[in-house]
Amino acid sequence: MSLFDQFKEQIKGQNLRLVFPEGEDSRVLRAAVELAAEGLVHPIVLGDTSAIQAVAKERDLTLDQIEIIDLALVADSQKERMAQAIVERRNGKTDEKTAYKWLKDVNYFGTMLVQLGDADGMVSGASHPTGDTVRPALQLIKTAPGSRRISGAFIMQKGDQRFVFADCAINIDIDAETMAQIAVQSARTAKVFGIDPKMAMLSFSTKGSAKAEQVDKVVQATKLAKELAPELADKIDGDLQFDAAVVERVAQAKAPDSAVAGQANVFVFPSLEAGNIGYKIAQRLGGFEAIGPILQGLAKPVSDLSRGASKDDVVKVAIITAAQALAQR
Ligand SMILES: CC(C)(COP(=O)(O)OP(=O)(O)OC[C@H]1O[C@@H](n2cnc3c(N)ncnc32)[C@H](O)[C@@H]1OP(=O)(O)O)[C@@H](O)C(=O)NCCC(=O)NCCS
Ligand SMILES: CC(=O)OP(=O)(O)O
Repeated sequence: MSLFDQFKEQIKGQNLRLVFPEGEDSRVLRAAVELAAEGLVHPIVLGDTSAIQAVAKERDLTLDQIEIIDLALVADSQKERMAQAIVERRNGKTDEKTAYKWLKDVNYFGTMLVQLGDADGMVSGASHPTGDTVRPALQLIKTAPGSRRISGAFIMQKGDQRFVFADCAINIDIDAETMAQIAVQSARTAKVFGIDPKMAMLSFSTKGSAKAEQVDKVVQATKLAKELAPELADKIDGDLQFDAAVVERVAQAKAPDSAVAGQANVFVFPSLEAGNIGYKIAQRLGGFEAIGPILQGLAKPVSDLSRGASKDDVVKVAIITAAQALAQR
């Protein structure tokens, strides 16, 4: 059974409520309708009833299988409850006026449904850039205990090859400590996807072949990651170049003593430039399917889509988000 079939089996019939803030986007609507028709999740779509009705009709779906919230029609009492909750959660950083303004934005509204427990998770970002999608979650849901920063990983797969790439989505300029945390978060993600993690801390240098402060950062991050997760210590290595990380012959030449080089399956990038460009090269030129970004380290599941996502990508990310929500129940 494929990994996705296993996730589907786990979430089916669990009535997991996922909010889809982008009800104006046809890919999102078709995905929400498909997920409801297959009984995988109970979608809460923010948008206009007639558009959703039209798509639901194509699948002979009645609207009690999909909840629709038209922001223009939300009762004042509900808005007040949500605005108060925002002010409380922000603890002096956001006033009531701003809270009401935020609630007009579908991503803030959807995030608050999750924060208040009215939804189990959120999937957005098909038509919003990452910053606008995840900022409400950073401000309102915040990080899970033990995580100082969130990060975004992709599962990259082609045939029976499956890798984790991170951080490809969130932290623009990372220090050694953040890179170490991303490695540990990514190891957890790898295990969820059936990968026994071997983590390469990537650089343009292998084992000190180049001297630069960017290399020192990766060496330090490798040391910190081993300290953060001693049980993974012999499965993390860096600084490694990508070829040394994946190609056995190159590993023999560049890092013959490494237990990870040549066999790495989790790639931790030293900056968002490298991570985001790297995953898109593997996807668009390498023919890998890119599943994600899967947000790591948030207290409740919120997933950001790439704006290049197809309807099927939305379905897959929703299935992962529902599985994360189920694991937290
Ligand atoms: C994620 C991102 C939007 C946050 O930026 P921002 O909103 O300017 O962040 P700010 O520094 O103003 O912080 C806003 C809040 O989020 C928190 N935050 C920011 N980055 C965080 C992170 N990685 N983990 C946890 N919390 C974070 C801050 O602590 C702050 O919380 P506070 O308001 O309670 O004090 C920004 O880092 C970004 O744009 N990243 C790149 C996204 C992108 O384009 N990726 C490529 C496509 S996927
Ligand atoms: C993850 C990512 O790169 O998202 P987008 O393509 O929407 O910028």
